[in-house]
Amino acid sequence: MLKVGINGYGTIGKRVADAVAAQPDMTVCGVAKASPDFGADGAVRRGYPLYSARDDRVNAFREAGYELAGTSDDLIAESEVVVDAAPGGIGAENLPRYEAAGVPAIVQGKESDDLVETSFNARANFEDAEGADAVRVVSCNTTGLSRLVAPLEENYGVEKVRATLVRRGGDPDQTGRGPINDILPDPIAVPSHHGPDVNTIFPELSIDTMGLKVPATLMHMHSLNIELGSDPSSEELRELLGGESRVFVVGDDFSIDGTGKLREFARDRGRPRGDLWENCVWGESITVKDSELYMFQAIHQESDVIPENVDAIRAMTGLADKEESMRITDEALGIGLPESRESSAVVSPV
Ligand SMILES: NC(=O)C1=CN([C@@H]2O[C@H](COP(=O)(O)OP(=O)(O)OC[C@H]3O[C@@H](n4cnc5c(N)ncnc54)[C@H](O)[C@@H]3O)[C@@H](O)[C@H]2O)C=CC1
Ligand SMILES: O=C(OP(=O)(O)O)[C@H](O)COP(=O)(O)O
Repeated sequence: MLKVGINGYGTIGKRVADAVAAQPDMTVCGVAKASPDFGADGAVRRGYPLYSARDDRVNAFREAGYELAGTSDDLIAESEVVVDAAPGGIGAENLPRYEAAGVPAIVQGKESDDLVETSFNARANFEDAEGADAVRVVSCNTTGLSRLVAPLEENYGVEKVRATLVRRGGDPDQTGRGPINDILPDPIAVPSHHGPDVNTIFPELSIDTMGLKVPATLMHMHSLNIELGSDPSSEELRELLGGESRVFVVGDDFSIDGTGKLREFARDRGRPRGDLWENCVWGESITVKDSELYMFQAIHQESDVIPENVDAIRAMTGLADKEESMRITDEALGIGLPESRESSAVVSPV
């Protein structure tokens, strides 16, 4: 069992820890947090050894009654791979520490691509991370876009992507974020950082993105126009995307009209924290006219990068190749949602 340490146990870190714990070939050897808040309580309840992310916070944990396994230096020494899910910018500060300890490390979307050997999306470029010591899992929005571009590029070629990203203002627990009553072009400058970020995965792709922020916390929403290299039918496109394990084509018969119902659907399915690891594409929106694809997809920012972190661990350590890794990850987490009620498996009531 590969020993994985999680440095930074917030929105992303706690989900990565649970996903690693669910895999048959890896185990969580500890998690590091900066504050002794409810998240620390959750880690202890799940049985993860708890470390203080910062030396100057050790007393704060002790005073709050937590028994620490050590500081993040101890966690790094204990780990065969570290997933760094600290706030943006801190991963960059931590990378030299992982390198000095000789421990391969994964950082998250806010860190710069220049700091790592490769940016990563399992569907698109798993092989680039094989044997690497420092890898960056791209942000939630970039993950969602990369998962779409990969099959389109393979099957039809992509001439140009134009994406408008309606971004959630903050995660549900980020009480200080906004806007509260506004719609912000964010960033105002065009293109937004998302297009160049997708180019860290697809260097040759022609893509322009525009971003907005809205008073919502549940998910992001993408409005997409993609010029293809050939002219498939809308039905063919729908079938292609339906065949992707990390794309959920939302069928018409579910009557899901927005992100609120999507998250409720996930909770009804018994998904942990109501997570949706898949891109959620409205089947009815998939429209091809004169080689141009139009569609809407929602992205659950808190969870779509989680399976990607698990696959990055396998790529870096050689635990499995792409197909095998994605299959194991999907199976362990229960990824893959049927498009329609007819194809849903019959399950006993929870
Ligand atoms: N929340 C989101 O929607 C997404 C976030 N990301 C990326 O994931 C990374 C982490 O983001 P979140 O999980 O949202 O942040 P968060 O603020 O929810 O969690 C950060 C965690 O790091 C801990 N921490 C603080 N200082 C630390 C230090 N010096 N060393 C280690 N840990 C420290 C905090 O105690 C907290 O547990 C960022 O790069 C972000 O861009 C990527 C995709 C989506
Ligand atoms: O990386 C993200 O979004 P982004 O791709 O829109 O920058 C995550 O949703 C977190 O970003 P944020 O917390 O700065 O909004």
